[in-house]
Amino acid sequence: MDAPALILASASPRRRDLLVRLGIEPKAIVPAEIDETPQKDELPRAYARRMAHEKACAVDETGYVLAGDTVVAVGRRIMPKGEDEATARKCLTLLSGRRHRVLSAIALRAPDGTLRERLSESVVRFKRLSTEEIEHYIASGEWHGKAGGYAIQGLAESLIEWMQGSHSGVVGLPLYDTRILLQSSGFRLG
Ligand SMILES: Cc1cn([C@H]2C[C@H](O)[C@@H](COP(=O)(O)OP(=O)(O)OP(=O)(O)O)O2)c(=O)[nH]c1=O
Repeated sequence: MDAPALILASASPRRRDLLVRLGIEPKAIVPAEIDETPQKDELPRAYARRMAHEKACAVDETGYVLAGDTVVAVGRRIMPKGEDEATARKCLTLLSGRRHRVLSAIALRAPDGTLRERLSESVVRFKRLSTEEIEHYIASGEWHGKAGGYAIQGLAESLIEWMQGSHSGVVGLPLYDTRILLQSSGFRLG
């Protein structure tokens, strides 16, 4: 019997690469087009879950549809994505020398329409960053499109003193949770 098809509802090449580490090559990559504006007073966990859920539902495909959403949070505050240098600089200035949370929600829609979700939560602490370190990081461009204006999988890891949780979750697809989600939805892993 053929393995069931898995559609990855994400434009993130990191999510695809992480999925491949589970031995799964998505049959198709179909990024979900949704409004990613947080609601008024929406808390980071609720926001990440809602985004993953909406992305999984927005894709009009049959088979298993997997979506994810990664949010960097300082307390109750949702940090923006690194859209431009000024935003990334603001994020790094705020994250400097303090702990923050990285929430990675995943949602899986099974062929029968059942939707299951999981949330991975990690804590990351940057060293106290000097202006030079921030500017050097900004010049790398690695912050572009990344939640909280940094990417742990690149240069930023050398500025991170400590982390607790799921490294793959911070990068965008928590592998432990993804495996559990796929198994509990009846997806046959190799
Ligand atoms: C914190 C952090 C985030 N990120 C990335 C993961 C996500 O791709 C991105 C957060 O934005 P997301 O909205 O989660 O994902 P996306 O817009 O890249 O893709 P899609 O919505 O189509 O699935 O930030 C890293 O790559 N490294 C990190 O260390």
